[in-house]
Amino acid sequence: MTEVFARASAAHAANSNRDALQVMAVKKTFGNRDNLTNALNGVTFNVQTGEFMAIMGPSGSGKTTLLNCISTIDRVTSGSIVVGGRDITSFSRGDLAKFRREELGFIFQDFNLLDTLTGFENIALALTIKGAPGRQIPERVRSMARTLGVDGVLDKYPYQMSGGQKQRVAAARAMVGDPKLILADEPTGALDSRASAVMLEIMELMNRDLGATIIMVTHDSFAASFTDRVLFLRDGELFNELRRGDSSREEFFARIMEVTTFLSGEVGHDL
Ligand SMILES: Nc1ncnc2c1ncn2[C@@H]1O[C@H](COP(=O)(O)OP(=O)(O)OP(=O)(O)O)[C@@H](O)[C@H]1O
Repeated sequence: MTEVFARASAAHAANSNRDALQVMAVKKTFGNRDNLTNALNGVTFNVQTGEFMAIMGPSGSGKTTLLNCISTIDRVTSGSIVVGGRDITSFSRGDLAKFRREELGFIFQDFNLLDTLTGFENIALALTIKGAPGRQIPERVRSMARTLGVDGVLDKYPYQMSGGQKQRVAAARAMVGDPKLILADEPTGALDSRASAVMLEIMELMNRDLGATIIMVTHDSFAASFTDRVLFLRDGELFNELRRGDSSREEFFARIMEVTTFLSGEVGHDL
């Protein structure tokens, strides 16, 4: 990306107030002088409130690093990341913990439900950690469970649930605190094709019906075709961006495949 384009994007990013997220000129370097890796090399983009976005790119292109910088697990080397109008790169340690607790939701590959807690308790935990008033918790948990169709398994433990029910309980846990941003790292990576389709339908529902803003890192063009927009990273830089627009999911899938096939050809293996 040229510097002029980067500056123009950064200016646009700074001006838009419908954005859930603004990533501006972010660089992330690992290692020391003798052994430097530029994992992110000046990445700029915005995500609008209510958008469902995928990040793709070859292995080592910086996808997880980008997600980790947004979730504040990693500190950026330079640049800024604005969530809900506040630059999270300048937060103190205490602010960061509060930010992660209150404004982010996470969807993990293996759901990360706690085996010793019931469905109800797993979902409620997200609200307890956030410090929600105790008397509100049961109704909020039940309401989110109804929306995701798992109100029938609230008394069950994870081992008593089907894979799809576990996915839905995990989605309810991510959504119940009403986060500004949901981050998902390879949410379908460990799933067979049927379970992947269920997971993607749940994420579509979270986005379309509940208004969640979702950023998903994926290697899977099929998964990416459920989103509104795909950003492609290569060597820590934005390489391409595809918007779904009015095209069908199938058409969008075909366009995504063109880019991933090109990138796979460059790196000599599948993304
Ligand atoms: N903690 C670290 N220390 C040193 N280098 C790191 C560290 N984390 C990531 N890197 C390097 O940064 C680059 C980007 O890594 P990252 O994990 O973000 O890639 P990715 O696109 O998510 O890859 P994959 O698709 O294989 O998960 C890689 O070259 C990686 O080796």
